Amino acid sequence: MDAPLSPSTALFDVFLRLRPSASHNAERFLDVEEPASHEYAPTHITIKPPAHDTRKRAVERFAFTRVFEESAGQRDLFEHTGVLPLVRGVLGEQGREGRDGLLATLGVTGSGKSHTILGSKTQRGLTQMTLDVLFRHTAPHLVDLANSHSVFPSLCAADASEAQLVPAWNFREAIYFDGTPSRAATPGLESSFLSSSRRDVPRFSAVPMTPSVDDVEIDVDTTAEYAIVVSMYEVYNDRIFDLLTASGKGAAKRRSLLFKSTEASPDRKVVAGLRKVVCSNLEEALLVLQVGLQERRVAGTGSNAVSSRSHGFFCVEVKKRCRGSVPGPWTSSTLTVVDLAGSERARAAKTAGATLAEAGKINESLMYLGQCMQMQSDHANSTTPALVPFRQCKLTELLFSNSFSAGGSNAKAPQKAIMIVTADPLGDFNATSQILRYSALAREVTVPRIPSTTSTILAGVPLNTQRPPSSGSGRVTPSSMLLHEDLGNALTEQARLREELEMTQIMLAEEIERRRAAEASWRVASSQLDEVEAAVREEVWGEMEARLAQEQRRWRAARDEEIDRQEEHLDRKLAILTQGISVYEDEDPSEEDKENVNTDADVFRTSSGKKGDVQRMSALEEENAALRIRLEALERAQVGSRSPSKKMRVLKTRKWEGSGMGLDLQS
Ligand SMILES: Nc1ncnc2c1ncn2[C@@H]1O[C@H](COP(=O)(O)OP(=O)(O)OP(=O)(O)O)[C@@H](O)[C@H]1O
Repeated sequence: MDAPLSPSTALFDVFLRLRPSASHNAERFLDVEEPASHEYAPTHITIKPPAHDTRKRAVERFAFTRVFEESAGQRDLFEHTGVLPLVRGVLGEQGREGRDGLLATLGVTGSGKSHTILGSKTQRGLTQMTLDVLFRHTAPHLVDLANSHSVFPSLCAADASEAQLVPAWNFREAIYFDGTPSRAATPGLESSFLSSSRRDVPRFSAVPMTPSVDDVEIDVDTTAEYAIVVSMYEVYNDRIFDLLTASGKGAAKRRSLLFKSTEASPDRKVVAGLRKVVCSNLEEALLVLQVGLQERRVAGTGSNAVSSRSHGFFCVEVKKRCRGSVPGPWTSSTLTVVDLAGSERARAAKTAGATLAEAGKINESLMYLGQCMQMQSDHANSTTPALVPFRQCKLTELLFSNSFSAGGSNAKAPQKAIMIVTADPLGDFNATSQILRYSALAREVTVPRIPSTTSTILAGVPLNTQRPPSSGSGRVTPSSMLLHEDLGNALTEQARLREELEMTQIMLAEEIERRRAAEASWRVASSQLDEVEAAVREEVWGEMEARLAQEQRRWRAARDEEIDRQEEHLDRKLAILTQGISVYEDEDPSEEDKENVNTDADVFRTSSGKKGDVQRMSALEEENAALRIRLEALERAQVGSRSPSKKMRVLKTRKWEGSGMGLDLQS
């Protein structure tokens, strides 16, 4: 291995890889500059428009962390792009939690992204080499799922992404053995799993094993035990789909997943609900990778898309915990490998038959990615934090959301990222230059913008002039040279503006479509809201009426009860009174009584009895008068009442009065 990479403060290290071109007739538009004396490898390139390009752009110069020329092999990239430090970071230092890592490729369709990151039929890519190194070094420290009943449940419990974990043997058996596993099947791993694609998954023996990385050494935390969990998903049309869950041609429509904070992961967003496979060796991990890639192809065909129309994510999650009789809690760090969709120029996309929306989505997401990378790289050395606008689309959200430390004492170290830009120096000049502008460390671009360019265009200077204008004498004057330079810049600017216009038109068409859809759903929602409101009003009104009626009934019952109590009391009084009167108004004394009336004893009793009677009579009269007053008061209170029961009571009272039942004792 040669010189180590210079330490970078930027979140992304951006490398450029040039592919050997298949076309030998095309004109080369990209040149690699000789490295400066203090540099080990080239870092700058220049591009110049091909001679046949009528738009005449100026020469542009771009800087990268390092440039790999056509002769660079897969192993060169593995060694010199910083993949190994990324793996070390994920494994974590002794006794410490690891950090997340990201490895991505970006480039025009056919420029060699997949070749670099996933390899070809004869050569391994960076992903396979990374897995090889990872499993070879962690093998003695990996947990043994087959012989420990507690490990798998503890891994499931520690997963913060609501994932469905599957041991690799279940996964493998479902693929190769027609869904009849010999061990206990994992719930949810149905026999029809990936039925459409399993026949096409290559056996391990068919997977290329070169270049070898057997000589590569990395340090592993020997005080810890590890588990390696693999998952795969893709971002298609700004939505996330699991690649390890069946979709096949005959399968039900794929359900998209959410990228969100979960209960177990409130500070960091995760793709929730993925299927994840716990792998114990390289063979198992490569099998999962192949199945995911196959699924990406099958799903792509099913949705009228090809592989390069989605961004593929392969995640290697390294779970780590302290060894011991009572093991520590699991921590988790993820190495994410991203095979980005190929960018295409709008016109090319249209002629290739891709839908406008699809091409627009890819270009849009790559443009946002470029913006984020530039903004982050511009602020890498500044003291002010970079406000990277990563929420603009799902791709940048996935790539950048967890890139910045959330702060706090338990905060995880921010992830490190490597971007490998691939380009064909004899390929499509316009598409490649666009990608280079997005991805290169932009401050290294040398051709300055001329402020007067736009005004030059607006002033109507003929833009197809190729020869520098000359003075009357036929000699080229300094001012005409300047004008010629301006024209060159104007042409560059015009071409750039045209490209931007194309992009803006695509985005505008999409925005209009999105707005129409939003307005339609808003109208539906609005009418639904009206219906719900009317239903709620109706319900509340009915409930209120019922309660009012109930309240009225309760009040009437209480009032009637009170009146009844009063009347009962009155009746009792009247009964007592009537009794008294009937005793003393005995109009038909017996003969025997008459005879005894003149005896002395009787004289005394009669005279003393009459005295007592007079007193009782006057007491009763007083009480009678008081009762009469109360009765009148009650009657007055009842006057307002119209209910038949009240009328009846009034009549009853009058009947009492009319009957002369002792109420009017004077008469
Ligand atoms: N550096 C290289 N050396 C040899 N062959 C290469 C190299 N780069 C790319 N190729 C070959 O070029 C072809 C296209 O490359 P690849 O599929 O990697 O492109 P891509 O950028 O991933 O395209 P897409 O965006 O459409 O997926 C493949 O056959 C691949 O093997």
